[in-house]
Amino acid sequence: MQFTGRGVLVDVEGTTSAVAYVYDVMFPFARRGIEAYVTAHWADESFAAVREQFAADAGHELASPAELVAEAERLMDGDVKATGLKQLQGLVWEAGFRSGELQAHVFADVPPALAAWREAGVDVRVYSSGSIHAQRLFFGHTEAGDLSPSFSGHYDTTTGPKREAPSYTAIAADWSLAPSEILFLSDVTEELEAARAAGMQTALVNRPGNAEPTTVDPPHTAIESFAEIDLETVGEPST
Ligand SMILES: CSCCC(=O)C(=O)COP(=O)(O)O
Ligand SMILES: [Mg+2]
Repeated sequence: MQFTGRGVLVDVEGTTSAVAYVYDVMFPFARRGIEAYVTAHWADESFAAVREQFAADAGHELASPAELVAEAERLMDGDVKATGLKQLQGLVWEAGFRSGELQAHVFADVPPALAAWREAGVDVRVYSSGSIHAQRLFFGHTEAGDLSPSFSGHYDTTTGPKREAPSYTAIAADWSLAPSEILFLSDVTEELEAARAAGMQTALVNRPGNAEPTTVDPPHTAIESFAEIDLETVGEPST
């Protein structure tokens, strides 16, 4: 599959990494640790931002640790990718990644592709519902080692929802690239549609264990491995 561009934007769950790792390992780890974390850190100055984000997401104040934990559990039950929940999950995962209990899964083709793209001068960034803090921990502690130097930028839902085109416009603007110079890789058709509406190139990543993608016309180019991507870089940044 040949693409011409200067940047590659990657989704995480179902794209660089198995859905099962996120759902069967990371989410249960967060669920087990959230109550203790919130209770221990409720009064910390640094936790105020998470409390504010939960309140903004819920549309009302969560006045006690128990209320916030109940809201987090409600969001986790529905797999709601709310910004506050994602920030809290990242904080809980931190201890697991630092102790070695969590080691992020990445598909075998990912590390060599990242290295090859960087070698070719391609700028690679991440856009995930997982918080930027969680993304850094995740790629800093993978089964293939520390992949964090492969990425020169991270975006999460503080930039905008992944299924809305203005999020991709904002990412391209922050990146100082034209959207057409960016290839977005994801397992979720709705995310690819939003990126395509913003002018990005797209490819649908079909990994083992992914849900059946929604069909659209015209379909997105589909790949099973990053090794299928032949990326040609041209010219100087356009913006
Ligand atoms: C960055 S690791 C945590 C991933 C996560 O919490 C999640 O919800 C996955 O969402 P994605 O946008 O990467 O599909
Ligand atoms: Mg995904």
